Amino acid sequence: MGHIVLEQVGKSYGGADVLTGIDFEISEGEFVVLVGPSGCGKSTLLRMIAGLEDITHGRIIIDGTIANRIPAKQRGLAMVFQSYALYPHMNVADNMSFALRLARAPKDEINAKVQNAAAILGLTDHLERLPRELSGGQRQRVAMGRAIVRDPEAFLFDEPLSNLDAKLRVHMRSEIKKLHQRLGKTMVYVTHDQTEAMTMADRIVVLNEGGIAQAGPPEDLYNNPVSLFVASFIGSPEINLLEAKAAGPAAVHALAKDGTRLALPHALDLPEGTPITCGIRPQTMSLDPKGIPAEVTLVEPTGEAVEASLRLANQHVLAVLPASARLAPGQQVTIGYPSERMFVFDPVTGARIA
Ligand SMILES: Nc1ncnc2c1ncn2[C@@H]1O[C@H](COP(=O)(O)OP(=O)(O)OP(=O)(O)O)[C@@H](O)[C@H]1O
Repeated sequence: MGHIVLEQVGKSYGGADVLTGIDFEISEGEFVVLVGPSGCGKSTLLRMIAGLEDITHGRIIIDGTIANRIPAKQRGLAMVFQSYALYPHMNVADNMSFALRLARAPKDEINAKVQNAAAILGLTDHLERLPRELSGGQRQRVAMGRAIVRDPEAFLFDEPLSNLDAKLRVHMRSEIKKLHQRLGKTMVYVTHDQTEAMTMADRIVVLNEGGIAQAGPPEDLYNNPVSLFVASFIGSPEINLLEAKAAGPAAVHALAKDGTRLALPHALDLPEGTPITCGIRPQTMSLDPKGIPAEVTLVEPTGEAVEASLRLANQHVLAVLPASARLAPGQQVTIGYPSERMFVFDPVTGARIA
């Protein structure tokens, strides 16, 4: 259970469309991450699944039942919020058991479920503490514990890690992933952080301007983006975009603004001179004696690698290169990339040119 289908789902506020025509199916046990820029409608979509927001158009079907009119409490889903939403005057055990007590579940059952969730989350020694006596990460765990004890068909997470510092965020990311592996339950997770999406998701749904820009496994979105938007949104550091022009239908190269030849993955069926945008990921660039001349402008070591800012074809690009290269600003280098890893886009529509 935990099979969720969205059919032509839309949402308007006072006549303004926030989401339109969302078609998507979430399989039982899948970890789906909804990602996109601020205001694209991620939280709204999650809240519609949860039943906390009316659905203006379309249908949401949960485990074979149309859920549009089913109240949140009866959907068998548990939501974990960014704010944790813990009761400040209740200790950890009472916070976790609140929904079960409200539903008048037997005491023994409640105790067993709280103990089980506390053991999973490493909270066994903190059950008597109040939320203010916990760290941010522990509070986040209590919020997850409260969801676990309800034994939901699916977990819905709304930016659950945003209030934590960077190190703890990375730690909790793997905790949530482990929780998913352990429970095997459907999880739908909202974030604006593409790294969170890449590391946690079975499947990522990239939302933009009220619609699905692309949906698929993380590696598909990274290696095969359908648009400039997705290519730029997924991947860190961000993909390099070089302005260029097509060199005619037979050419397997394009010409950058300054005339530099850029090897293409394939010939383009475009008239000579048609403007294109070439996308090259920083990680695919390398030092190559036969490559394109470039000048190093800035070197930022990250440990094993350096992020080198370069002036290449009279444009700014970033390359992730081995730290052993010992680069310095002002140095002249030559940069190569595997042509099959370059993406070509229409600069006007942003669509990928196949
Ligand atoms: N109750 C409301 N009334 C009117 N407009 C709303 C309401 N709630 C959300 N919106 C609008 O809907 C759009 C989507 O909001 P939503 O919170 O879903 O975005 P989001 O992608 O989760 O953004 P963020 O990452 O900033 O949280 C925004 O433009 C927002 O202003």
